[in-house]
Amino acid sequence: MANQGFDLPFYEKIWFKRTFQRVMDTFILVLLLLLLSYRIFSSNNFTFPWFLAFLCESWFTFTWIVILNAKWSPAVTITHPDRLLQRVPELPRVDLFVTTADPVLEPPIITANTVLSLLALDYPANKLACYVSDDGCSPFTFYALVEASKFAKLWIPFCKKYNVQVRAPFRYFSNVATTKSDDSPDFKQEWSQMKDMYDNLRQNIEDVTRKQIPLELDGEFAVFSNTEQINHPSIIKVILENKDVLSDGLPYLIYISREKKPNHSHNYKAGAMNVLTRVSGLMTNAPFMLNVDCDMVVNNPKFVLHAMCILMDSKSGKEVAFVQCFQQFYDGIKDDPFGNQWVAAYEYIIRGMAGLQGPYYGGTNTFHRRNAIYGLYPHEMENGREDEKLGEKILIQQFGSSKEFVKSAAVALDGKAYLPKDISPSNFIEAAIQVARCGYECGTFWGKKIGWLYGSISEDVPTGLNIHRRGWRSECCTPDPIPFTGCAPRGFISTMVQQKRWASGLTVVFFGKHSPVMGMLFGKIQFRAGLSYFWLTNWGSRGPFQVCYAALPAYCIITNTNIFPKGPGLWIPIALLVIYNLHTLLEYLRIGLSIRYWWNNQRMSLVTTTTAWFIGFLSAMLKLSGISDTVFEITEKEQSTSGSDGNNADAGRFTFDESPVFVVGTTILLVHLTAMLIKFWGLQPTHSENGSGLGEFICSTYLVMCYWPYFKGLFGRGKYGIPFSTMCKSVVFALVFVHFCRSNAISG
Ligand SMILES: O=c1ccn([C@@H]2O[C@H](COP(=O)(O)OP(=O)(O)O[C@H]3O[C@H](CO)[C@@H](O)[C@H](O)[C@H]3O)[C@@H](O)[C@H]2O)c(=O)[nH]1
Ligand SMILES: [Mn+2]
Repeated sequence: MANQGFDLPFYEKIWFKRTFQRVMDTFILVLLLLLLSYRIFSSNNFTFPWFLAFLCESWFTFTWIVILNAKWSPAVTITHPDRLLQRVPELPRVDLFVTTADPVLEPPIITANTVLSLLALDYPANKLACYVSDDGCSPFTFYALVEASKFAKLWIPFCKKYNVQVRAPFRYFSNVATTKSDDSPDFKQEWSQMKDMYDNLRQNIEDVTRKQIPLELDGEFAVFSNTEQINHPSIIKVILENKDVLSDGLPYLIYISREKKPNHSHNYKAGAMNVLTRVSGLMTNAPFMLNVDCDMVVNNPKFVLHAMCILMDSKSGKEVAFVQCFQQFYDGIKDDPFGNQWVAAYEYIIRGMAGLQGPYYGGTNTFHRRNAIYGLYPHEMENGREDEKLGEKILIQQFGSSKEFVKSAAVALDGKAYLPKDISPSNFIEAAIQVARCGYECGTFWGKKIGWLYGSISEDVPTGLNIHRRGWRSECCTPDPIPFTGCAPRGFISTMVQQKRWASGLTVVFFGKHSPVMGMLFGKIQFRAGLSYFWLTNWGSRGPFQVCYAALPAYCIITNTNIFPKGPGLWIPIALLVIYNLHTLLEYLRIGLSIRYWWNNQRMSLVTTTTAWFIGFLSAMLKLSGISDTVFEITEKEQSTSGSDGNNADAGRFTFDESPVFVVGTTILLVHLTAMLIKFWGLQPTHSENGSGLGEFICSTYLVMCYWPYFKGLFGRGKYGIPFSTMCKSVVFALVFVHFCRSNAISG
C-alpha cells in the first residue's frame, strides 16, 4: 500500500465534455455561415453598406470560431497537497511580489491588508519573502507596511491558532463581525483584542494618509524627504527579517521603490515587476515567484501548496511555466451591472484554454517559475542550459552588469537553490539599489526577451505569450475555496478606464511580434491554443467592427435602404439573435447566475466594445503609428467599508465624465434615436422597394435598449448625467453622420 502511493502524481488534469454547449455553439456557427453565404449569393444587393455588413459579419464569424474553439475541450486540475507533503522533504522557497503605484487610487490600507494576508500563509515562514514595489514612492505606503508588520506579529499567530480562512483583517472582520455565543472564551477575548488592534492600525494609517496626523520624515522615513513620484533614487528597506530561520516565525518583508527620473521611461508595471525579480533574485532567489496586485487578498491560506503540486510534479509539472489562479472579486455589486466580474468568462473560456496549452497570464494571482521568466526553454530543464558554456560574459550582456545578480541568475537557471543560511537580505541592499536603478536595463535583454515585456500597457499578455512561445504550458489552480479575491472596479468610469487600457494594450500585442499568430508560426504555440488566445488579443479590434455594425442600421433607416434580407432570408439573422441570446442565457443560468446578471453582461459587452474598446483601439493605432504614446491609467480601488454596505443604493448606478469613451457612446445613442424619429415622422426618402425593414428596426431597438443607461444619462444630474461638453460633441458628430446619410440618400 505504502509503495502504491509513491508514484501517484501530485495533480491530475481531467478533461470534460459539454455536449449541449458544443451543439449549440456549432449551430450558431452554421447560422453565421448561412448569413454570409446569403450575402454572397444575393448579388442583386451589392451596395456599399451590404459589403460593409458582410465584412463585419465575417469578423464576427471569425470571433465565434475563436470562442467555439476556446470552449470546446475544457479541463480542471485536481491537486493533492497531501501527496506533496508526504514525498517532498523540503518545500521550495517562494518569493511573493506585490505592486502598488499610487497612494491615492490605491489606499495604503488596502496594500497593507494584501501584505498581511500573504505573510500569514500556511507555508513555512522561512521559505517566504514578500517584496512590495511602490511606484508611488509614498512614505504613507511605507508607514502602512511598517505598522502592519508590527500588527502581523500578533495577527499571524492568531490566524494560525484558530485556523482563520481569510487572513486579510478587513475582510475577516467584515465577514466575522461578532463572535458567536458558542465560541470559546479564549477566542472571544483574543478576537476582540485583535479587532481593537486592527481598528487602531486602520485608524492610524488613515489619519496619516489623510494628513490628519503629520508624518515626520526623519529616522527610517528620512529617505522620503525631497522625493517626487517621478524623480527619486532607489529606496530599499528590509522591514521584517527572519534571522533565526524559523518555520513558524515571520516571513521577510521588503519595501522597494525603484529609481525614477523624469526623462526615463519606467515601463509601468512591467518595469516594476522586473525590478522585483532582480532584487528578490539577489536577496532570496526563490525558484518560484507569486505576483499579485495590491488589492488581491488571500482567500485560501493553503493555496501555495496546491500551486506547488502542479509546479513540483515530477512528470507533467516540468513543462508548466506558470500557474494562474482565477480572479474573483469580493463585495461585487449585485448582478454585475458593469460587466467586470468575469464569472462566465472564467468558467467557459479560461477553463477551455486550460484544456489546451493553458490559460493566458492574467497579470495577477500567478505563480511563475523563475527560470522561465529568465528565458529558459522547457527542454533545458532536463538537459541544462544551452548557452551555459558561454559563461558569465553572455549573462552580463543579457542580465546587466551586476556581478552579484548574474551569479544569482546562473544559480536560478541551473535549477539550484540558495541554502537558508546564505540568505540575509540586509547584506544585499547596496547591490539591490544598483539593480533598481533606471539605467540598469540599458542594452540588456530585460523587457525584450527576459522578464516582463515592455511596449504594451497590458504587459501580462505578451509576457505570457512569450513564455508559451517557447513551448511552456500553463495551468489553472482552482482549489476550494478559491485562492484570492480582489476588488473589481466599483464604478462605470473606472470600468471604462480599465477596459480602454486593456483594449489598447491588447491591440498593440495583436499587431506586434508577440501576437499569437507569430507564436504559432515561429514558436511553439499550438494551433488551437494560439487560436484561443485571439479571444483576448482581439478585444480592441472588435471595436471598429462593432461600431461600424452599429452605425449600419441607423444609416439604413435614415436613407431607407437595407442591409438585412427581406422575406424568408430575414429568418437567418432573427434566428441568430434569438438563439445566441437563449444559449448564452442558459450558460449563465447553469452556473447559478441570474437573468438580470446575464442581461447586464450582455448589454455591457455591447456598450464596452463599441466605446471603451473602440477608443482603446484608436489609441493603439496612434501608438503604433508613432504619433502618441499610451499611458497606464491605474484603476481606482475602494475599500467598501463593510460587507453589504458596498451594495448601497448608489452602487451600480452609471456615472459619466468627459472621457472620449462617453462621446462615442452618446453619439451612437443619439444617432439611433434620430433614426427612430425620422422613421416615425415619416421623413425617410421614399423608394418603391428595398427600403429599410424589420431587420434594421430590431437592430436599432436592441441598441437603444443596450444604451438605456446612457439614455438616462442624457437627463441625469451631476455625475449621473452626461456632461454638457460631451453632449455637444456628440450632437455635432451625430449631425455630421445624419447629414452624411441624407446627402448619400439624395445622390443615390
Ligand atoms: O506604473 C505602474 C502602474 C501600475 N502598477 C500596478 O499594477 C497593478 C495593476 O494595476 P490596476 O490599475 O489595478 O489594473 P487592473 O486593470 O485592475 O489590472 C489588470 O490588468 C493589468 C494590465 O492592464 C494587469 O497588470 C493586472 O495584473 C490585472 O489585474 C496594480 O497593483 C498597480 O499598483 C505599477 O506597479 N506601476
Ligand atoms: Mn486591479
